[in-house]
Amino acid sequence: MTLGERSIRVLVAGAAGRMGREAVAALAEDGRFHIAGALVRDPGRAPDGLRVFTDPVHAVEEARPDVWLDLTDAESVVRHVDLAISFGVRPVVGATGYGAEDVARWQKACEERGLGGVVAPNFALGALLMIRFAQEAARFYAAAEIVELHHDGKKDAPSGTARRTALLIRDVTGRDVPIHSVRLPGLVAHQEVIFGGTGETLTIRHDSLSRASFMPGIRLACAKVMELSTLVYGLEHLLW
Ligand SMILES: NC(=O)C1=CN([C@@H]2O[C@H](COP(=O)(O)OP(=O)(O)OC[C@H]3O[C@@H](n4cnc5c(N)ncnc54)[C@H](OP(=O)(O)O)[C@@H]3O)[C@@H](O)[C@H]2O)C=CC1
Ligand SMILES: O=C(O)C1=N[C@H](C(=O)O)C[C@H](O)C1
Repeated sequence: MTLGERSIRVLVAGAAGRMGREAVAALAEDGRFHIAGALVRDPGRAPDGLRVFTDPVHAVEEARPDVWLDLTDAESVVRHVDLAISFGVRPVVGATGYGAEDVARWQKACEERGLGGVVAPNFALGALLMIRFAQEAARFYAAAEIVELHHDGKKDAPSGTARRTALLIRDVTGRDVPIHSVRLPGLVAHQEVIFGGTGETLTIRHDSLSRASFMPGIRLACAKVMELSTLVYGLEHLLW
């Protein structure tokens, strides 16, 4: 999707990270997008060939992005998204670790401005289906627990996906769901929702085996956000 004749200008915050580097490559090979800038902490680690910024205000003022794709971390994402919205730049929030109160504030601010936004705790199709199936199963079981397993470089726990899953199950059952976090080398991103019943269990599991699993969702969010006039929480709002 383009704004008239031109490409969608995306600012990638956290462009030097594991996700940022893959997102830059995935957007760059898609003609709908132009990477207007890369926000990094250390310019020496920025992907080649991009306009590099270390100050978020300069990034917004000079790169003039349509979309702020945030793939930083829990410490930075909240102030970045507040800033982007205040400048009228559409946020696509991939980073995790924010609170429910942050999402509520972003929704209100976007609503007031008629600005599109996407908060996506998980961009992988299978993860969205796992959450949906877990919500359905939750109606039939008295107890559930979540086990989320990630690579040992992940900074936040529990994961954004696990927190979102627990919230959506609570919407259905009114019950809180315990979350267990595992961090180990060799893992990428995995989650099990285990339901316990009478003499049986049901396990719904999703595995992201590589970060390629997140890239179609990132492209979808960066394109569709241009058509929105409110902020949606969960990529599923763009899929079903
Ligand atoms: N929604 C989804 O589907 C997915 C979400 N994620 C989330 O995305 C985020 C990034 O994950 P990942 O790539 O593995 O993490 P990394 O630590 O590899 O990357 C994060 C990058 O952001 C940079 N960064 C942090 N703060 C700033 C800032 N203020 N300005 C500029 N750069 C900054 C870091 O720099 P430095 O290294 O110098 O600190 C680092 O390069 C996490 O929150 C993770 O949970 C991850 C996978 C999928
Ligand atoms: O840090 C990661 O890797 C991931 N983070 C997201 C989360 O916190 O849920 C999404 C996915 O699990 C990968």
